[in-house]
Amino acid sequence: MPAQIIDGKQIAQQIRSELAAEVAEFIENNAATPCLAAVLVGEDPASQVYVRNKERACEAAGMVSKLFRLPAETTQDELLSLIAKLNKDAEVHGILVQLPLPPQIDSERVLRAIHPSKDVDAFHPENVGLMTLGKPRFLPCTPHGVLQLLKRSGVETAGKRAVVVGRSDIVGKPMTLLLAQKGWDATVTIAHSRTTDLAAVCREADVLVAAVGRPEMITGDMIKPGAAVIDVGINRVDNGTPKGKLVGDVAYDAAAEVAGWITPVPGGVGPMTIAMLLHNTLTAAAAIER
Ligand SMILES: Nc1nc(=O)c2c([nH]1)NC[C@@H]1CN(c3ccc(C(=O)N[C@@H](CCC(=O)O)C(=O)O)cc3)C=[N+]21
Repeated sequence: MPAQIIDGKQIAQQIRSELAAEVAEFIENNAATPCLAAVLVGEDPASQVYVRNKERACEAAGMVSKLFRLPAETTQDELLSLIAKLNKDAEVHGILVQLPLPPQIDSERVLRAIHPSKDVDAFHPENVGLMTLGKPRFLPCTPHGVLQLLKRSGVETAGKRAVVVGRSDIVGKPMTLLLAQKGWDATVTIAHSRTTDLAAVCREADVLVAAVGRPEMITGDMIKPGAAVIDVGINRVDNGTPKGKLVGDVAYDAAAEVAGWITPVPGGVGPMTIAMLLHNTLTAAAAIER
């Protein structure tokens, strides 16, 4: 039996409509509208698309979105002073600085400058720490999106083996911790580029999360029959067309013949990341306006 396709676009839409109702209620009960400030430095085409999608999603949910576009030559001090201004701005509830930043800017320094109560990406060390302790203020958007995909598709994680491939600060590390936490209760392995016999490790997974950024590196033979396969990768590969083609970290067609559930790329985890960003913006607004 072929895998059940987990439709991230549809699940994200469902979450966004739930959020829109909560936003409307928030606006009725408070003299404020949830507001996200997005900061984009430079002209990277993919970043422009993502930021525009975030803005549109905000507005569709009834929130305010403010975009700050800075030139690629922006200095670190200029960016830090914009962040200081947004930290103080009572109308702004969430701040997102789109990554990657140009090379003259120290990203770590910038992410630490965002006030933790407005850090809707949950990248600030204080928010990473709170999440690690199981007392999150915000959950990081992509791992949270993955958990929602699993839950809303009826994939059981409790007592199951999960393997996360990739150890990034943004996806792999938090994903591993969250899957192991109370409520999700998986037994989790974190695999990476130095893992010996990655295929054998992956084949143990009832839930396999691929977050490495290598096109189609997870092949069909690496998947346990019936597993839930969540593909976080978004890789643009050359297919002869000017725009190229988006593929995940999973070789989709072969994986779909073995897996029990699978997320497509596009239309899987990507749209969920944006939905969870809106969720965090509403949470930030509720905490600040209270
Ligand atoms: N501070 C910060 N926070 C982020 O959350 C952040 C970031 N920087 N920098 C870049 C990455 C990437 N990211 C995506 C969000 C949505 C889609 C998405 O909606 N993708 C669509 C397709 C989009 C397309 O066609 O290119 C999909 O998968 O269906 C993709 C990627 C957020 N990021």
